Parts: sequence; C-alpha cells; structure tokens
Amino acid sequence: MTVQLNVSAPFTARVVLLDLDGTLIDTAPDLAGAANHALHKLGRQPAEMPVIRGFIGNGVRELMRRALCIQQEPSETELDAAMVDFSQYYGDHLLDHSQIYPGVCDTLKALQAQGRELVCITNKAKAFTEPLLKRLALYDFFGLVLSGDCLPKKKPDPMQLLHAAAHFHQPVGDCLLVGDSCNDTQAARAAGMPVACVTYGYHGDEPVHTLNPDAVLDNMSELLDILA
Ligand SMILES: O=C(O)COP(=O)(O)O
Ligand SMILES: [Mg+2]
Repeated sequence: MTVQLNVSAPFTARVVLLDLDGTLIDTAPDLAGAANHALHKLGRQPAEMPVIRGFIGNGVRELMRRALCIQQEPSETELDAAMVDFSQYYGDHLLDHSQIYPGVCDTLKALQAQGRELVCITNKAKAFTEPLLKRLALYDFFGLVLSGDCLPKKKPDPMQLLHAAAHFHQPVGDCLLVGDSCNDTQAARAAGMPVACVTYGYHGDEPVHTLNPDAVLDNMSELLDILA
C-alpha cells in the first residue's frame, strides 16, 4: 500500500466525489474503438489505443477533436460529423471492453455503509455516463451524478464540485474528490476541496504525484485507510 499525503489524514469526507473515466472505470478501449470508427468513416488513419487514452479527460468532443488533429485540424463541421459517428458507435459499444477497476465496488459499498454521500463527477456526456453506470450496476451508489454537460462548466472549473457540496449542504473541506487527472486536481484546488488521485488512471506520461494531490492511491480500497 502506498498512500502519500500532503495534508494530514484522515479526511472527514462526508461527501466523496468520484471521477469516472480512469478512476472508476477503464473506458479507454471502447473510447478508442469509437474514435477509430469515426476516423475511419472520415477516411482518416486509425490511432493507437495508448494515444487515444492520452486524449481522455476533457469530454468526448475534445477527445474526437484531438484524434482528428493527429492528421489535420478539423473544421467544426467535420468535428460535428465525426461526433455523430463517434456517438452512435460509442453508444452501441459502451461496454465491449470497458471494466470497473479492482477495488471499486467493495469500496463504494463500504463508503455507503459508513453513511457517506457518493457523487460521480465526470466530464463525460450524460448520454454515455448514465447507461455506463447503470449497466455496470454502479448507478445506485450515487446520490448525485454530474456529467460534463449537466452544468454550464465542467472540470477543471470547480462548478461541479461546488454544486455537489452545496447539494449535500456540506462545506467543501468536508468533501473529498477522487480522480486521476490534472482536470481533477485543478478543479479541486479551485474549489478548495481536498483531492486524492489514483495511480492507475489517465494522466499522461507523468506520474500522478506530479499533480501534487493530497493523497495517492494505488487501489481504490486504500481510500478507506485515509478517511475518518
Ligand atoms: O473525458 C471524458 O469524457 C471524461 O473524463 P472524466 O470521467 O475523467 O472526467
Ligand atoms: Mg478521469
């Protein structure tokens, strides 16, 4: 177990906010499949899965834009067309290869049993978030699910985090965000909320420690060790 702390644990974390892609679920293979389908329809070359993995975190439209940019920056019309193909394919192939990360289900059960409120905070579009969580039997753990298109701003803006804290009438200091990328750490810092990062997620080539989170988790189950 390697839990590293910048601030003193334990965290009160009456509300635990969990990022989706790269934190709860390894969605990269199916996101890459959908992006490559859209690239193919536009006559573009496919991209390797690890390359597309690096594009995840700012929503599916930004992922598709970055995938198109490998060859040539798309016009908004081209990107719109690619998003139609991407969305249709991804909606039909959400769970071909995507998997819940080890330790997630048991940890969510334990957090719920401790009486904590659970929130899913993702930049993924609602049209994909809800079926994904429902089909993996994760949806009912969450008292609130805030997708990237639910509010006017998404991560790295703090709006989703502040909304969740207010929803449960808790100060931000009594919440904890668990994420995997700089969007999560930046949103948490802007909200004044503590943040833990998982080492296994999508944060590019740099180790997650470089994001300077308050705690680092190799497995979601380690979250239980740092909560009061
Ligand atoms: O980029 C996305 O679609 C979602 O990313 P997130 O769940 O890590 O916020
Ligand atoms: Mg993520």
